[in-house]
Amino acid sequence: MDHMYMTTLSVSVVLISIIWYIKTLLKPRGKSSPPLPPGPRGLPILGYLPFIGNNLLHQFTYLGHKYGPIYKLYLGNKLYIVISSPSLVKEVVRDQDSVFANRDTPVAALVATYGGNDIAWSPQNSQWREMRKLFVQEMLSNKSLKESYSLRRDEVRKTIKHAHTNMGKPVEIGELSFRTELNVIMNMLWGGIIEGEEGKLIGAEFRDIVAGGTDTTATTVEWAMAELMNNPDAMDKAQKELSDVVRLDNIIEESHIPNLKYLAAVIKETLRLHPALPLLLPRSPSQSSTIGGYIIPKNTQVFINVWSIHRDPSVWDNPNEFKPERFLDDNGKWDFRGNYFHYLPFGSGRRVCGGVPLAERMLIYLVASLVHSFEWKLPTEGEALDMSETFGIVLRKTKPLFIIPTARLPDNLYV
Ligand code: HEM
Repeated sequence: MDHMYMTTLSVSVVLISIIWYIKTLLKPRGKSSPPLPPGPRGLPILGYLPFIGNNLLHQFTYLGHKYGPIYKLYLGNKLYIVISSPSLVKEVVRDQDSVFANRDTPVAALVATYGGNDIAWSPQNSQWREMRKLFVQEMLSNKSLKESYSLRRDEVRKTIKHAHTNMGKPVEIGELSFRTELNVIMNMLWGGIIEGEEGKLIGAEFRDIVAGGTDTTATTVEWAMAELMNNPDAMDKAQKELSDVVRLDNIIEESHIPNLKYLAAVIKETLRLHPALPLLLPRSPSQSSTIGGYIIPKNTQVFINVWSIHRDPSVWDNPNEFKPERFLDDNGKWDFRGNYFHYLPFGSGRRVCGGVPLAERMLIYLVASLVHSFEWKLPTEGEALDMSETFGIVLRKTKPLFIIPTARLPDNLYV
């Protein structure tokens, strides 16, 4: 019985494979219709899924080297396109921004966001426009951010006090940053910054912001501290800048930030090597379009491999080296607005990260406060820091960073 069952199953699989290949080969193509991008062949039904391995990001990058800066692959029966060249990125996020500003919400995100009903996963429609406008122009306007400074200050001071209380013991930097950012965002969203009718709108639609904003910021702070621990020269330069600008008899305030040029370069370099969302959030064209001479059918998921663009040796000298100096004296060219398609840690176009004004303030404020307030050492002197990364939408440090603080400032500056 078992034998007969297995034989029937095998024959069926072979037949399905043959029909699938014949259908693919004989598919009629309009004369003028451009082809789909090249890409690896997968198995019938499963597509490339069995070969994707456990590091999607590295596999996507490997396939980019093999098939070029635009390629396709099927995962199950769903078509994905991966893009990894600045000129093709420009076609997507600048030249055809309005077509590619849609999202095709993955099932997991649909569940987590009660039906894709939030800013990040919503398709491009009037509800998204309204939510985004309220978020960017009201909640994160310069005026609101100025008014909410005391909230951020309180949370950062609490964090520094907490680390001071635990001096001599290893501190988990990712966890510490996560808690700080979570409190900041929760207070800003539900702490009365927006009042009246608008305040009532701030509910479920913004919950994802909480998840997206906290994880991304915390993981970036962790990577920045790990890179500084791994590069003592860079740590010395950052601390010297803080001693000059803030002084050792003072604590850092957000007003110091514009003068912290080296620290700003440290954050930019960290986001180059470790972009928190290395494939951005997938775009999906609202109509079939042509990119780089290839057809991208409507509703395909399009990934932009920023991780690979940020390490492209034709753009960056020694791309795998942590060198904040490359961002010094750039006259603001490499900003976070996604205007240069070689550097896109916050994405680009109309779906660019809505939290940039808060993220850039918090990243530098938190890292500068940790570096100014303490000397840090690894639990085991001389230990090589494990810098391996794990990808799961957010690019995390595989081994959480634990480091030990000792005070750098007078005691009265920790209360
Ligand atoms: C290190 C910190 C952060 C990084 C690297 C980051 C990065 C990104 C990226 C790459 C995207 C997708 C952009 C695209 O598709 O082109 C995004 C979307 C978004 N981010 Fe951030 N983000 C950060 C922090 C934050 C924070 C703190 C908030 C809010 C408090 C936030 C709110 C959003 C929102 C609302 C979207 C969706 C925008 C839309 O689809 O219209 N992000 N972020």
